[in-house]
Amino acid sequence: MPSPKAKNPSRSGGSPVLGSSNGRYDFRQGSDPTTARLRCPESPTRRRALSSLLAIDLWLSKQLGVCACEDSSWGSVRPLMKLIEVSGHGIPWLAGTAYCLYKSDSAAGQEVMLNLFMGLLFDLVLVTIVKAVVRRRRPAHNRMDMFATFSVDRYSFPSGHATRAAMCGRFLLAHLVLAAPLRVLILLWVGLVGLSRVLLGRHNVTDVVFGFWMGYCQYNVVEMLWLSPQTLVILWNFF
Ligand SMILES: CC(C)=CCC/C(C)=C/COP(=O)(O)O
Repeated sequence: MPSPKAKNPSRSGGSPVLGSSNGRYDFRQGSDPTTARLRCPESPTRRRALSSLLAIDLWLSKQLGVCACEDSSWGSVRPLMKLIEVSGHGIPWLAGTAYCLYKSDSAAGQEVMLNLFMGLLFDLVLVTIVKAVVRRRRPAHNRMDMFATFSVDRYSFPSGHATRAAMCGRFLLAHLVLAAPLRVLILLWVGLVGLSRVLLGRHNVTDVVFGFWMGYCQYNVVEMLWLSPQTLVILWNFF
């Protein structure tokens, strides 16, 4: 059983996922720093179950990382995945929402855009905090060539793209009057953003799944703390 303190064999040229040097996947605990930190010493059964789940997560994520670089098995799809990555990036969403807020000539439109903008800021702050606390490394096969990242974006859990896509997807479906095909397109975009994170090798599957759940819950908070026009006037006068 490899000691959790031993250098992670996967970093020393062993199997890119779980450390065995002969390419077989070693599903024993301790192969991933997250496993070592999340270990529950008082419950060997829970510890084994958690380690197995994390080991399967690492293995599945490695299998799905088919666009991690140009010479990967699906390397030709990488440019499309990178385009989807940009569509879920924080900067285009913040800039686009700010532009719509500025151009909006109705109080209702300004109210919706301002609440979306505040939701995007809330998402950024929350993801930054969780990443800084969990400090899970990105998959070993990830090639970190994302544009405009924060220092915490070297960490993998949760996927900021997944939280943003889930939150914005819910927001658009709830606040925009859209024909059914457009609603389906939004749901498709949310799924593709999450899938692209794993295909590009940016994240493990659990990073994205938790990110979707977190973004879904973030929207509930946006609704609970919805800024009404009256609140906006008070805030505007205050500032
Ligand atoms: C610089 C701004 C405004 C946002 C950072 C967007 C970003 C790079 C998030 C990381 O997303 P993943 O955690 O899915 O890789």
